[in-house]
Amino acid sequence: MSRALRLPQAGGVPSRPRIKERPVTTAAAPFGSPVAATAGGEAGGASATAAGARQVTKAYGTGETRVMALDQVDVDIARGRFTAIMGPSGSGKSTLMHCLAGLDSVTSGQIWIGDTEITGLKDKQLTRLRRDKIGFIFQAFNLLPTLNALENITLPMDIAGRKPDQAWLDQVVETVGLADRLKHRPTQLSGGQQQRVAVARALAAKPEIIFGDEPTGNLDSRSGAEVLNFLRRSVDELGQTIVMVTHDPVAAGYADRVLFLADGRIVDDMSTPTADAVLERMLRFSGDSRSAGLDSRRAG
Ligand SMILES: Nc1ncnc2c1ncn2[C@@H]1O[C@H](COP(=O)(O)OP(=O)(O)OP(=O)(O)O)[C@@H](O)[C@H]1O
Repeated sequence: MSRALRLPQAGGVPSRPRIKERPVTTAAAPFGSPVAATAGGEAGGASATAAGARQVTKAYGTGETRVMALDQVDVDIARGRFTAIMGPSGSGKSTLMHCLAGLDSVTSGQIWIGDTEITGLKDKQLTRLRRDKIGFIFQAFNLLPTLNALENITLPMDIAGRKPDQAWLDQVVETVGLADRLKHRPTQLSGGQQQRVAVARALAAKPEIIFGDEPTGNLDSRSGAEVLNFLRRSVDELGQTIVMVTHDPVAAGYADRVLFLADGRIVDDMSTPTADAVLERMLRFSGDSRSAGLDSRRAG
């Protein structure tokens, strides 16, 4: 995983399409009950919060080697929005994402996906919830080389024995610009196209939320921009909720909101970020740690 802080490149910052305002509740609500407000127009009265953490602590190790990877984190992830998580290496970004996605357990506190508290679920229930409600996009595209693009996109639903919603699938394929590449195998696609297949695979099952772990980390800046544009469109046009861990201020500039972590805590929260504003904030972390005589970038 690249640790480098990437600088915005000339012309690399998108002119972001203006986001349709959705009446969402972003204030932290007491999570004993998930946020009761509903997003306007959402069918079925889905809560405005797609995921949330309350007083979440995650410790690794014991005694002198104990590390507090997350230290009493409270956060709500608004539905239908694109949230980026940033912070120095070792600040807890991946741990927060893994705990929110139910890939890792918490030491204390509560995690919610939609209206379901996942802390305390049994393994089997958690596996089912991850399968049904969560999409993942990783730095490595994780496509099966023997399957074509369409088969890769529908694979998770095939495994779950679910029939894809054809109209939705067509819309997703159209949104990520893959309509003329569906019969291609991964080796016949560029890195950017492969990651778009992975994005379509995550979107196809209509998950409650998609988590991306440096989804553009392996791509050149042009392919990265392509993928980020598709993530942006999936939020604006398909109403998807996305949480993305990134080291890249340009990538974070595509989000609606950036959460900054340091030493396992959320230390800043930026709305409608620009790459320059994110970069400036990230550089302050280096300044902070230098002036404190510490290196907050622990070896990862
Ligand atoms: N399995 C583990 N065992 C012990 N310590 C761990 C483990 N996973 C993470 N940590 C520690 O928890 C802290 C947070 O790690 P995490 O990977 O969440 O940070 P990060 O911000 O994602 O880092 P990076 O940007 O380098 O990927 C670090 O100090 C790390 O060394």
